[in-house]
Amino acid sequence: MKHIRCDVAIIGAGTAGLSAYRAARAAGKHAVLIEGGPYGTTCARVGCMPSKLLISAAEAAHALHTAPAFGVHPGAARIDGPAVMDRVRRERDRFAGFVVENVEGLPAADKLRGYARFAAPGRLVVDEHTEVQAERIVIATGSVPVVPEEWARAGPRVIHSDAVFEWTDLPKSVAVIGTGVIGLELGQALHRLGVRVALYARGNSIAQLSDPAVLADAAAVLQEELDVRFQTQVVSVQPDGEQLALTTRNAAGDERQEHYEHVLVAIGRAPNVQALRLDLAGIERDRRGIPLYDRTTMQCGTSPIFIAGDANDELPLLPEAADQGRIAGHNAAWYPDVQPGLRRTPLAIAFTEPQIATAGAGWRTLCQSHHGGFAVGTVSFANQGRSRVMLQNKGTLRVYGEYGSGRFLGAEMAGPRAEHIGHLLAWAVQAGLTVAAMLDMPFYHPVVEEGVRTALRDLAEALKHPPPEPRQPCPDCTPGT
Ligand SMILES: Cc1cc2nc3c(=O)[nH]c(=O)nc-3n(C[C@H](O)[C@H](O)[C@H](O)COP(=O)(O)OP(=O)(O)OC[C@H]3O[C@@H](n4cnc5c(N)ncnc54)[C@H](O)[C@@H]3O)c2cc1C
Ligand SMILES: NC(=O)c1ccc[n+]([C@@H]2O[C@H](COP(=O)([O-])OP(=O)(O)OC[C@H]3O[C@@H](n4cnc5c(N)ncnc54)[C@H](O)[C@@H]3O)[C@@H](O)[C@H]2O)c1
Repeated sequence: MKHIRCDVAIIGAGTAGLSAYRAARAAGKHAVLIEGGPYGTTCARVGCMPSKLLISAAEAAHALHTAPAFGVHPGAARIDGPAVMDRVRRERDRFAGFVVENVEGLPAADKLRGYARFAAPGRLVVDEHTEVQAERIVIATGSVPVVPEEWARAGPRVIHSDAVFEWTDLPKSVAVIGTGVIGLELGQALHRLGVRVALYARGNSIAQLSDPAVLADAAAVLQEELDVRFQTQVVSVQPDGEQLALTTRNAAGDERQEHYEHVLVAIGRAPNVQALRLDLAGIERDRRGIPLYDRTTMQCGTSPIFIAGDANDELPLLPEAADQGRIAGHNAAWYPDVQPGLRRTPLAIAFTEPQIATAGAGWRTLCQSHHGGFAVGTVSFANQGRSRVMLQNKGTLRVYGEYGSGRFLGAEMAGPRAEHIGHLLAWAVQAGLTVAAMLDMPFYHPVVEEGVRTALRDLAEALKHPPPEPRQPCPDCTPGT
């Protein structure tokens, strides 16, 4: 066994790990980046980038489908599956290639290949070939898709999102289990590319939404286009020749068996901490085995161990991994002088159509923090001018404000241009703007943002009428999982 020493050992060379490495190096420390899997990051290899490439192909196909409504008749569309998947993989490889190049450019002494686990506090063993003695450690091991064992037993046609980006052609049919972000983004894209798709939700949830009004509208809009089966449980997945037989049970108790080429399991991702032997790390963990940590410093207790990115399961998103990694790496370098880093206003976007965005505090969070003491403004995009012009007049935006202070708290939205409106609203929250100050801002014409103004005006009106004390408890804010 080889023995090495370093100031900061970073487990995982994904977005969070690379960010931590750069921060530790910038502080003048000797940092070692340990990676067991392929370089390139989850985001570039099998996450954000290939999924958006697939969605862009689907948007091109969908534009042809909607063109006749504008009086434009493009003729019969032909989707060339191998060409679609070739572009997805080619562009994906290009994005991931830049990251790999970057890692390859790092000094050899700063990189270690293999899977790390704790042997003792401050001591890691990497694939049984190297022991690393590190004064400080950053855990940045990402997350892994959850695939129940009883479904996986049906064989290789039961897949998770990684497999989609290795396809060389589009399949004929896919059952998508889960209506979270991955299920909806990939399910809708595949449907638009001509694949027979059905989505199965055990409850009524849609991506990251929690506001019942936005959820209900988003569900209705998505169901106009997609075969979404809410409140439907998977009973079994069985191999059947070249297909899979999927048996499901709906809320009425009716069982149904259907056949698909693949079952795409998209029921969430779990923090990748199980094989780390954290029981030997000398830190406190929650009942799922995830280290307890401070979200402003990323420090686990008072130890010299820090955790960043999907591994801590706080907000498993790329910008969060980058920010958390930077804070963790910086604080690991300066330990024990650990300082709070910049944690930005939460922002999450699902690249579905309608797009889904949540900014600042969402409905569920406010139900807990404000106990019915927040005002709501609403706009439906059904009659919003610019949205109608573009034939994208679907969805709802709900904005939240605080009685008394008039402070803008957050928003949930499913509707046109949500990726941009989400940013606008998250920036307003982070800037601490009041609803009145937001209404003083410029609004052009005709733009989707005029819909935001309508919602803000509605919110400003609601803020004038605080409910009498004591306030009513919040209505049910957990409309199903
Ligand atoms: C299909 C999909 C689409 C997504 N789309 C978006 C999007 O549009 N926008 C967005 O913001 N986010 C998106 N995400 C989420 C985003 O990709 C993740 O939040 C982000 O990549 C997490 O980065 P990370 O550094 O925490 O983990 P990773 O990039 O996964 O890095 C963890 C690394 O640790 C390594 N590792 C694990 N265990 C060990 C060990 N014991 N020893 C050594 N190395 C180890 C792994 O091999 C891996 O390389 C998407 C995710 C998926 C799956
Ligand atoms: N655009 C983006 O930012 C983007 C895109 C893709 C993924 N991501 C990240 O990846 C993470 C994982 O995505 P995901 O969609 O896998 O997870 P998710 O947590 O978003 O959704 C999982 C869904 O599966 C359902 N579910 C859970 N267990 C189930 C079961 N046994 N049977 C049926 N349904 C079940 C849940 O109710 C939920 O609707 C997301 O939380 C997100 O942070 C982000």
